[in-house]
Amino acid sequence: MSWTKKAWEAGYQIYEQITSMPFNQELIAGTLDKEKFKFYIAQDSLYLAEFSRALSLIAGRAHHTEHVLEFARFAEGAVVVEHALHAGYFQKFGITETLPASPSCQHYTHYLLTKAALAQVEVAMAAVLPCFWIYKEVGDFIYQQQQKENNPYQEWIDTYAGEEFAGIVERAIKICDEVAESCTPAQQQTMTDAFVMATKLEWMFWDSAYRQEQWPL
Ligand SMILES: Cc1ncc(C[n+]2csc(CCO)c2C)c(N)n1
Repeated sequence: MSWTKKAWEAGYQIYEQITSMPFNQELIAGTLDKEKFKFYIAQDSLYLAEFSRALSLIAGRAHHTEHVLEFARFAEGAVVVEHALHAGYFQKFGITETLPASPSCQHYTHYLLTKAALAQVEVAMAAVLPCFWIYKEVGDFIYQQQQKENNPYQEWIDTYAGEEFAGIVERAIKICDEVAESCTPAQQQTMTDAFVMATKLEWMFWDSAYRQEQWPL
């Protein structure tokens, strides 16, 4: 069995829990509170800026030229998405102030940056994979279930269910399988642990947006 298949199985229960979260169920129905969506978009913008740095670090540490290029392209893609958020949703929903990163947002980005800088590069690649793969699967799930008429979140839903994004995700999956082949079973297990942890942090990111999570102090 390929490493990515094993990793997906290891994270599958968390994926299922993500699809049933109130944030995603209300996004599907088009009933999600606008303030919660605004909080999510503002935090995602902060997330993407750091995510792009993590991808750039991995690009610099990758062993194969093609992987260096691919991760550099992924990093560029994350910046492009972040700019699109600013040009589109920030305007549309009237988001003007820059909020501090929420505890969950900060924890997630710091987790990825730490792995990107310090972990074995194959483990760092495994840690960023859920950002691609979970989003694709959740995006497809939401797209299939959505209430299409007058859903204010239609545009956002279309982005992650689109074919362009599917191609990027396939490439990220392929790279992880390629690098996993040169790893020992113990290293592959560390990759799986990083994948599952990042999947949990995806859950926490959505949960924190729904709660509009604040710092206690
Ligand atoms: C919390 C959070 N996790 C994943 C994504 C998805 N995503 C956005 S840009 C990009 C890579 C483009 O090259 C990916 C996978 C997100 N937006 N927010």
